[in-house]
Amino acid sequence: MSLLTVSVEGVSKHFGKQKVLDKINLKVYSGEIFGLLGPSGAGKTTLVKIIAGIDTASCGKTQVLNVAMPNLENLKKVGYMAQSDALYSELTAYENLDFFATIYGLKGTKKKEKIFEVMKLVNLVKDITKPVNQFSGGMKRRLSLAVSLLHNPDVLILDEPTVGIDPVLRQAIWEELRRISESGTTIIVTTHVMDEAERCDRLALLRDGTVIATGTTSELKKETNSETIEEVFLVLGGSKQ
Ligand SMILES: Nc1ncnc2c1ncn2[C@@H]1O[C@H](COP(=O)(O)OP(=O)(O)OP(=O)(O)O)[C@@H](O)[C@H]1O
Repeated sequence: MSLLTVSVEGVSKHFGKQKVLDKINLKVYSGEIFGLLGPSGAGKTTLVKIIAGIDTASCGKTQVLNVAMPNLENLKKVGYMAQSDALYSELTAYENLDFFATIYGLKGTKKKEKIFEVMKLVNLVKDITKPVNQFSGGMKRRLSLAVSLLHNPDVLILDEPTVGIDPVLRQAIWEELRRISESGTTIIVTTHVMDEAERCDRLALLRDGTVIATGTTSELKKETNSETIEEVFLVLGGSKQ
């Protein structure tokens, strides 16, 4: 039996009068790739920010690795890739990675090796000395992904990691995510792309701040007598993507 890595219990979030998340319950186990699938505005980003400990819920309980979030110590164990790239555009890719690696406590040869390892993964080694302001949107996404992988986090949270990335590289990144999860890292990924949802071990379908279903893709298809995840969404009353 896998260990419970992330537990979300009765989490709600309000922005002023708007209720963005409404009593969310989720459990994610170690080594899973867990997908949060939902249309734009469903609350995916808000939820992953709360799980990552960079935002707080209005009520409810969120635990990561048995510790209530937000928690400073846990930030070292959690990798988070935001939807908008948090990069220093005037610095080169290498300088960006060097900066974040230093924050994570990497030093010397180990740091250098790790930087090249993650850059290889996202296929950016030849661009390593380019300033980020000369990068395309897809290249920035890949560099952000590389940053989130620098410190071998126990839990990796990725908010729409493959937006703007071409299909060949998208495939390579998903293969890499699978390899990372097989090494024991728990991955939570938000997406509104159906074929990406199919690659997750389990999914939660979000609509208007509520979880409308949770399960493996085959469970969800079986329960709703559907052929595809898109159909599952339609049967359950989610809006078409
Ligand atoms: N800081 C904020 N202040 C006010 N409203 C916000 C804030 N952040 C998010 N919202 C609102 O919360 C709702 C959910 O947003 P969220 O970004 O979590 O959705 P999402 O499912 O990630 O959408 P997308 O796929 O477009 O990124 C939206 O209506 C959004 O306008």
